[in-house]
Order: sequence, then structure tokens, then C-alpha cells
Amino acid sequence: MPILKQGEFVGSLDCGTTSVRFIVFDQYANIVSQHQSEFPQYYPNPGWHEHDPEEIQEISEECITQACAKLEEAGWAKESVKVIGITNQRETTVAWSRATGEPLCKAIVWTDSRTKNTVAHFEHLLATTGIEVEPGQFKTGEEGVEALRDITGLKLSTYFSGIKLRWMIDNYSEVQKAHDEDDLLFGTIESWVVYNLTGGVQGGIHVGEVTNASRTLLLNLRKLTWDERLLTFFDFRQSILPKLVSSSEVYGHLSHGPLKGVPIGGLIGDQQGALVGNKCLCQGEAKCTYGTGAFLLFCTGKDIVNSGHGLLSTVAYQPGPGAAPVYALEGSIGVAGSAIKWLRDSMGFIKSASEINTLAASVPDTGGVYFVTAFSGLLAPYWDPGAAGLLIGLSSYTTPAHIARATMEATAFQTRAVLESMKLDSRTKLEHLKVDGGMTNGDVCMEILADMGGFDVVRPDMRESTALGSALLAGSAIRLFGWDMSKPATLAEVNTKGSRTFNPHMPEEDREKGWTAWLRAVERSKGWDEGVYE
Ligand SMILES: Nc1ncnc2c1ncn2[C@@H]1O[C@H](COP(=O)(O)OP(=O)(O)O)[C@@H](O)[C@H]1O
Ligand SMILES: O=P(O)(O)OC[C@H](O)CO
Repeated sequence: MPILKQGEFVGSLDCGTTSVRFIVFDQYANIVSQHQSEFPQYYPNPGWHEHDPEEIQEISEECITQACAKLEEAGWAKESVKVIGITNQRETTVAWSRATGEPLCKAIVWTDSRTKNTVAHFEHLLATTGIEVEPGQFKTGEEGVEALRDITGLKLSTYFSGIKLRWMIDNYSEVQKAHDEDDLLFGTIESWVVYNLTGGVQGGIHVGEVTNASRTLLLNLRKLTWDERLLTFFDFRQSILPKLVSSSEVYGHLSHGPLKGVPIGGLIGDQQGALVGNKCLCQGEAKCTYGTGAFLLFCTGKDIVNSGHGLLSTVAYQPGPGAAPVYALEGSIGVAGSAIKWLRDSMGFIKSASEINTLAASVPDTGGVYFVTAFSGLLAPYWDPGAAGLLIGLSSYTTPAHIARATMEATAFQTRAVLESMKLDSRTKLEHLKVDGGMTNGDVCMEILADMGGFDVVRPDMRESTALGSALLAGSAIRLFGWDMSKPATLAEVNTKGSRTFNPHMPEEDREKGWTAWLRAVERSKGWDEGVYE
């Protein structure tokens, strides 16, 4: 065995919706080593989407092990990894037993829309009894909706974890029993993974990070505390909830594996991770990440901006325990890359995701086809759980190539819709959009986005922004390389590699014609599925 060099690196575990990766970065954000694996997706009923929490854990540990082996093959000792960060798909909900440390059911994934009736129940409750905002003072109807948004930044939706957890308790006897007997532990993916990496049932810590917590419908967005009024409204006992922690601090140490003893110093939801990784740390900066879904986050600095146009207010990051949080406005699009995956896995139109670019480029336009990719209803800015996937404008002329192109246009149209809301809420027009995520690997995807959206699309060369975000937070927690999240200037040398800009070329008139047709297609898709699968 050759003598291995000692370096100083930071690791990032990125637990996404379809794959997990562990990436080792140096101080400039060069990737020194990485390993990635996809994991199984379960769709047991229409509208349902599940993950096996144990599979996520196993794959996470395997990625760490393999990336460390590759680091050593490259001549570096694994002790060079000084700290790790974790970033994750956000609203996906895990319920496990305090006594055994084992999951009580499969995780309900953020895309899953089985909870429509649960949402309807709470909408009714809000409209009638209302929410008790002060002792004895209830807000009902529109005032109740406003009060909920004021506390959480969110609206009632199948998307958020609190609703998914309520459904688990109401529908799985094991989860209900655990809740009743105070054996239940709830967490989003960062919480589950940290619990296991720090020892699981043998001393593992039960923490929840604030950006992830801001997606539960249980967090007070201003105070960054679990809000008792919401616990009463949704009827949860407090003891099931993880201890809240900031996005950057040493939470604990890895209890096993090749990085045993290394501190975990950064936790962040993946979309906020990408915001941080793109160094959009100040008011007015924005990015959009195109993975399974697409998520446009606009940093609003120290202010919480309430959206009047279908966006969410969310925590962007909290740079340390007790530190003032930074907030963001978010437009969440449920389906982006997952529609490409669907064309590959269910329709057989393509053999690999990247092939969609060649297929779509083989025709000049969609031949009049529009695809509203409402596989689990529509999220921002439409928020219609009853919207159904809709392909419209089909004719004998239509080929898979037209549908492939319409699939990419669907993401571009939804991005434009979110940007229009963001313009109204923030009174700022973005001159360009910084992008990353798996779908941005395709040039044709980027050209269609620029053309249909009508804005410049800026794609950085190093696009592992999500992982980089959690690495920056982790490094900052131990002041590795002098990084300090509360002083953005200390990150100036990170990821200064170039970027490529895609400009719109389509005539304005054609773009507007397409946009008008898209809006008509969305109207036809809305309200189609009135809970037939509950
Ligand atoms: N070359 C490509 N062109 C277009 N889409 C792609 C390409 N490569 C991957 N994708 C899409 O990107 C998605 C994966 O991106 P990723 O950022 O890893 O997602 P996640 O974090 O949600 O798991 C897949 O849904 C896939 O369809
Ligand atoms: O894992 P991604 O990139 O699909 O992101 C999922 C989001 O966090 C869901 O809100």
C-alpha cells in the first residue's frame, strides 16, 4: 500500500429523491472523490410514492464507503475528510420506533398525494373551528388560512410532512400505537440519516434542521421553534418531534464506517442547499434546481416575504445556533426530471435520460402538443391537488419526439409561471436564472428553457451545488479553510469555475402563443381527479 497523503477536505452526503451521492470537496470546491447510487422507488397505488428508509440508510453508508475507497485510490488518506455535511429531499416523512430504532412503515415521499382527504379534513377544520392563535381566540375561514400562512409560511397541502405524518398515524395501526405509547419518533430524511449515522438505537441523536422543519407545517417561521398551536391543531404530541438545530454546527460524530469519529457539521434541505451552494446568500439572489422536481428559490435576506401569488416562504439557512436566519421565497414545481424518467421507465421512449435531448431536438416544435405534467396534482403557483396529468393537442402527426419536446416545455412553462409570481411578490425581475440539477446536464433542455421562458439561463460548470451547500455549512461549523457562513466574503474562492449562458432565440410572438396555449391546457387539467383514488 503506497503512503497516502494527508489533505484537508469536506464531505457531503446528498440524499436526493432518486439517488444518494457522497462527494468530497477541496477548499475551492474541486471534487476530489465521489460515489453515487440510485435507490428503489415504490408506487404501490396511483398517487402514492414511497421509499424504504432502511434502503436510504444502507445506500448512504455505501456511498460514504465507496467514495472513501476512491479517495484512497487517488492517493489521499480518508482522515483528510475533516467534517461532513448532509443535504436531503425535504418533506419525505419517516416514522420510527424509539425502542427499536426501526421504521414503522415506508417513508411517504414529498411527491405523494394520497393525503388529499387529510388536507380536506384540515381545510374544513380551519374553516369551522379554526386555529387558536391566542388562548381562547380562534381564527377561522380565510383568516385561519392567513394565520396558518403567517405562522408557517405554508398552505395546507399534500406536499408537507405534517400532513403525511397525520395520515400515517390515522392509517397505520403500528404508527398510531407508537404515538399513543410515546414510542414514535418523527423525522424528515436528514433526521433519520443523522440518527443512524450517530448510532441509531444505541445513542443516535434525534435532531431536525430548521430548513427541513420549515416544510412540516409545524414550525414557527419567525421564532424557529415547534409551534404548540400547530401541534394542537394537527393533534401531535411534542415528544415525537426532533430537537431543532441550525444549518451549521457540530451536531455529533459518525459512530461507525470509514469516517468514524468525523463530525457532522452541516444539515440543510436540498433546495436550500443549492441556494447556498450557488452562493445566493443575499437578498435578491435566486437559483432553480431541476432534479425530480424543479425548485426556484429567491433569497429575501432577513425578511419573511408573504406571497400573494402562490409561492411559499421558507427558511433559506440558519448560519449557526441562535444566529438570525436568512429566508427565501420558493416556487416548488412537483414534476421536472421525473417526467423524463417516466418517458424512460414507463413509456420506453428513451433508454437513458440524456437521450431526451436528441429525441426532442429531432423535431423543430411539439406539433401543437402540450403536456401538463400534473402527476400528483400541481404545486406552485397553481396548488391544485385535483389536477391530473394531461397530454393535449395529439393528432396522427404526433410522434414520441413531439411528446419528448412537450415534456421539456412543461418544465419551462412552469418555471415561467413561478417567475411571474416571484416578480409580483418581490417586485424584482430576474435578468437571468442560475440553474443546476440533473436535468441541466442536457443542452437541449437548457435551450428550450431559455426559449420558452424568455430569459437567460446560466449554468455553472460545477453543478453539484446542492452537495456544495451542505459542505460549505459543514466546513463553516469548524471554520475549515476560514469559511464562515455569516461572512460570505470568506467563500470568495469557492467554485469560481466558469459558466455557460443559454439565451432565448425564439421570436417573442411565438413564445407568447405557446404560453397562452399552456395556460389553457392547465385550466383543462385542473380539478380532474376529485379524490377517486383515496
Ligand atoms: N442529460 C440529461 N438531460 C435531461 N434530464 C436529465 C439528464 N440527466 C438526468 N436527467 C434527469 O435529472 C433527474 C435527476 O436529477 P438529480 O438532480 O439527480 O435529481 P434528484 O436529486 O431529485 O434525485 C432525473 O429525473 C433525470 O430524468
Ligand atoms: O431531491 P430533489 O432534488 O428532487 O428535491 C426534492 C425537494 O427537496 C422536495 O421538496
